[in-house]
Amino acid sequence: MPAASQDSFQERKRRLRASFIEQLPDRLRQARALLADLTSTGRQDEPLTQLHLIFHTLKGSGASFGFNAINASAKEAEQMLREVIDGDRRISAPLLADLRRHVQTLEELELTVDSAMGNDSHPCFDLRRQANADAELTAHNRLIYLCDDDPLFAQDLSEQLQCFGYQVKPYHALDDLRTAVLTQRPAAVIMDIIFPEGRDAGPTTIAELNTQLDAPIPCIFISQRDDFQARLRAVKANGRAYCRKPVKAVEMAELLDQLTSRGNPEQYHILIVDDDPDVAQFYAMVLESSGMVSRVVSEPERVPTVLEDFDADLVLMDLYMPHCSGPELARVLRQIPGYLGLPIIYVSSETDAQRQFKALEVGADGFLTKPIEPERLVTEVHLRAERMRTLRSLMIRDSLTGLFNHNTILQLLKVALASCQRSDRRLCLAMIDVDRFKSVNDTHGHQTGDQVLMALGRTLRLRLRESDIVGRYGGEEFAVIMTGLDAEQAKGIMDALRESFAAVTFLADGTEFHCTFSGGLAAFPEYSDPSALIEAADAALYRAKHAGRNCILIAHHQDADGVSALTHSS
Ligand SMILES: Nc1nc2c(ncn2[C@@H]2O[C@H](COP(=O)(O)OP(=O)(O)OP(=O)(O)O)[C@@H](O)[C@H]2O)c(=O)[nH]1
Repeated sequence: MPAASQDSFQERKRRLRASFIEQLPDRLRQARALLADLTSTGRQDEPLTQLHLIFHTLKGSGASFGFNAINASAKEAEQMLREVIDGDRRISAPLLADLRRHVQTLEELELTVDSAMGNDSHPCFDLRRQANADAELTAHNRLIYLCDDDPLFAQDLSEQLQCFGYQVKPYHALDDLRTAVLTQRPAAVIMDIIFPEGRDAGPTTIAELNTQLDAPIPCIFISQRDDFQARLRAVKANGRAYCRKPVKAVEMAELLDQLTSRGNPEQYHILIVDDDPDVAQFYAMVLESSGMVSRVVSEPERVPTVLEDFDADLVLMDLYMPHCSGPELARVLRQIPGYLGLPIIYVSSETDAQRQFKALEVGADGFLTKPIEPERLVTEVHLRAERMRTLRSLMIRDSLTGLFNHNTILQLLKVALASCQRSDRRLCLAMIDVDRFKSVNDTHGHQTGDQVLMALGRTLRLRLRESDIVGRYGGEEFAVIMTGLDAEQAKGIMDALRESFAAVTFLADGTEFHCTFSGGLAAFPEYSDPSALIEAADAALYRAKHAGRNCILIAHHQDADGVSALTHSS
């Protein structure tokens, strides 16, 4: 962790601990008042529940902020109250005396907590550092070395990868590669497995090289071999991917994109629900210091509204909260269709397995028991959020291109349009379609056709802004949603993309060919609902095809007659 952020982490943590200490007298006063209300006769549900909540919070926060004596005393008192609440809810005179003793102990501890301020032993850490290591090394460097003992293959694949923006240097001798890596470190190496030096010479060379480098070199292995031993050798040499030959340039480019990713690793969004704002802020701080984005909510009733804006990968939830418990909130969320699969993890000092199990029954996904070390919190949250992203991605993305699928793009169009209507912003929808794609399939085969679609998907994804939404609408048709631009500006962007795509040289069976696409654009506010936008963009695309293809046309209401005339004359 850089010194500056480490300082601010410690500083923020110090402030949260201070806030906990500041609130301690108030909490204990409340506990005293509740104890005074309690008598040893009759059932007293409300004060019992409130008192239990206070001890429970003191137990959890005490542990989180490293005040072990507070945690221990509150824990005992909480346990006593738990037994009463689970039993006949009548409190005996000796028990009442015990609870008073605990409050007194806590009051005495309150006077000493200041000196405990320095006893925080939670380690500082930064998981981002590892995740960013390769990205940092490669941020300005798209140089790739490709090593294969077949010089023609190496030359050919290198040239194809140039089309995807990589500077690829081919090598066919292991010694030459070794010297090159030690002289100038590339962003990644693509390495064959079998060489004249041996059946595993590729991974052996990379493993040796890694021992001489500060950080292992990101490596993709390629081979005709598909046996377990070859794959194992590749993994042991820190291989990040393994591709069977024949290698497709587009797929290799995708892997290189992932390996040499220039952007930040995707940040997970975590919603923290805890009625104790200090504890919630503490978790937020821990998660943020490891590169996640968090949002804190103290009132459970606000959670559904906050989730509408904050696209959470996971909800971290307190178990005991006044008015609405964690399990009740989990149940509410599970009854909202969009949140059926949203991971919910409780964080609580509840250690009773039976009660944990009951809380999980309502559809939550896990339980983290307080006190939780920051490093463990980050690891647990990271793992679950990552899994959620993977599952969600399978549901919403097209498997060939990795772009949003048809249903998702329709959904996203609705959401983007509603947001632009609210904020009075412009929106453009472009429908684009590969020209004469049938003949690509007929001439070069379906697999080559797939490569063209993948290449177009990749061009759209990498060349458009992060805020633009790109999807595969179906077959060889793609949809792009751009906000904050008028139709002319969007046409300028799509035209530039169209020209770069036309310049890509595809190779199939030794034959080179090029592809183009046509596009239709429709803009909000001229078209003001999703189906009108789609229909108009589609009609403009149709006109573009009839106008000779390889062009982008903008839809206007006055064109409607022209479009229908074309439709009828075709
Ligand atoms: N390889 C491949 N082909 C696909 C896929 N989806 C649709 N196609 C093919 O795309 C072709 C589309 O052909 P047409 O609709 O006749 O249009 P076109 O040949 O592109 O001609 P224009 O659109 O008029 O320029 C059909 O042959 C489909 O089989 C896919 O996922 N992969």
